[in-house]
Amino acid sequence: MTDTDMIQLPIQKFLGPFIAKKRTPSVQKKYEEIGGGSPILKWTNLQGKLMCKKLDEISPETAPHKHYVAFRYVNPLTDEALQQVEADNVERVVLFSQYPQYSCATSGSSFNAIFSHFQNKPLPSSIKWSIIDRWSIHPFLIKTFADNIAKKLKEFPENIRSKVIIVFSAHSLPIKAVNRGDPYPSEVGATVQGVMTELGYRNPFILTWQSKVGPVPWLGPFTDEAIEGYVKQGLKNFLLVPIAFVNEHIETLHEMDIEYCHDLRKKVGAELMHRVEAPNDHTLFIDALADIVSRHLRNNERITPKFLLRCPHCTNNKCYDSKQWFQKLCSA
Ligand SMILES: C=CC1=C(C)c2cc3[nH]c(cc4nc(cc5[nH]c(cc1n2)c(C)c5CCC(=O)O)C(CCC(=O)O)=C4C)c(C)c3C=C
Ligand code: FES
Ligand SMILES: [Fe+2]
Repeated sequence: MTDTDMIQLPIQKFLGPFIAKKRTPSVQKKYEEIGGGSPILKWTNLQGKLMCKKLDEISPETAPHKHYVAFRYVNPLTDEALQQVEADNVERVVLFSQYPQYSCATSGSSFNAIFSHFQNKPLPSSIKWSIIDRWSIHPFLIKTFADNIAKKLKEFPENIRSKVIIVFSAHSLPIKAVNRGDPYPSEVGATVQGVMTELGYRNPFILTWQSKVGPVPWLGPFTDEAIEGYVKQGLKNFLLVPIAFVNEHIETLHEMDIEYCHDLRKKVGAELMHRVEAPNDHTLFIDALADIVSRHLRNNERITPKFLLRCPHCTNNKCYDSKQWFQKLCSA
């Protein structure tokens, strides 16, 4: 809540820590209820390991491959990961955002953190660097979601299956970020359309937004309110899809499974509500990660024009400095 690349609050120095402290007991309880912590590191490491194994097979000319995990707020932090990369004397680094859809609050904040790590150091140009910043409509990502949805739809009785509303739910953004021109809402929309194209538009569907934090206005419709609205319209069967998360963590295991599929379903009088699993270690998803990286390496891609384009209303100087720096880094 103090990361100004992620969220901008009035009197953030005070309000940020205040909101974080106030949330801590309830958030701790939620992590307790999903097994005492987030499984996100376990999943990310497994995805990295499986991706590298696949890469060694399909791209032997760039082998051996090794993954590093760089988190933004908990260990392994970005600084530690980069120190490890340098200590390992690697030749080639691909900075691969694990958010399929780019937001300045998420991927952007992480790229800015990489820039900050090197800001007062010489350009690390003994290593060849490049960036994969977004991949919202990669065909295997789309197929992973479509396959998981098709499987989960089978858990609904046949007579109602085609009427089940597919609720694609993504983490929301503050409205201020949306109006600044953050690309995330449209990229999430692109993933949704890709998945529905793959499924032949067989079911009714909606894109909704979850996990609002703090006092500022956020992008809606909110997932819980949308479900409640449909129940009021007499529509009662739902399949939730975590469309902007690549693995399980508090937002899927607690918010979607406990707060929506269990508590909200009962509260609003919905009938069946299931949740599609996140991509996790789905074979098609691992194929997606490996395909994205191998094509990137084969085509000698370094940095995209879209990455270098700031939001039209960006006022964050760090975005400017960071993008200038990455342009230099990725042409060295
Ligand atoms: C996938 C996209 C995500 C966006 C966009 C996003 C925006 C965003 N998040 C916060 C504040 C918090 N996020 C928290 C957890 C969390 N957020 C994402 C992803 C996105 N966040 C994930 C995958 C997770 C779960 C991590 C895990 O459990 O391992 C939290 C902590 C939990 C909580 O307090 O509820 C906070 C806080 C803001 C302000 C924001 C704004 C753009
Ligand atoms: S906020 Fe989007 S580029 Fe700065
Ligand atoms: Fe978040």
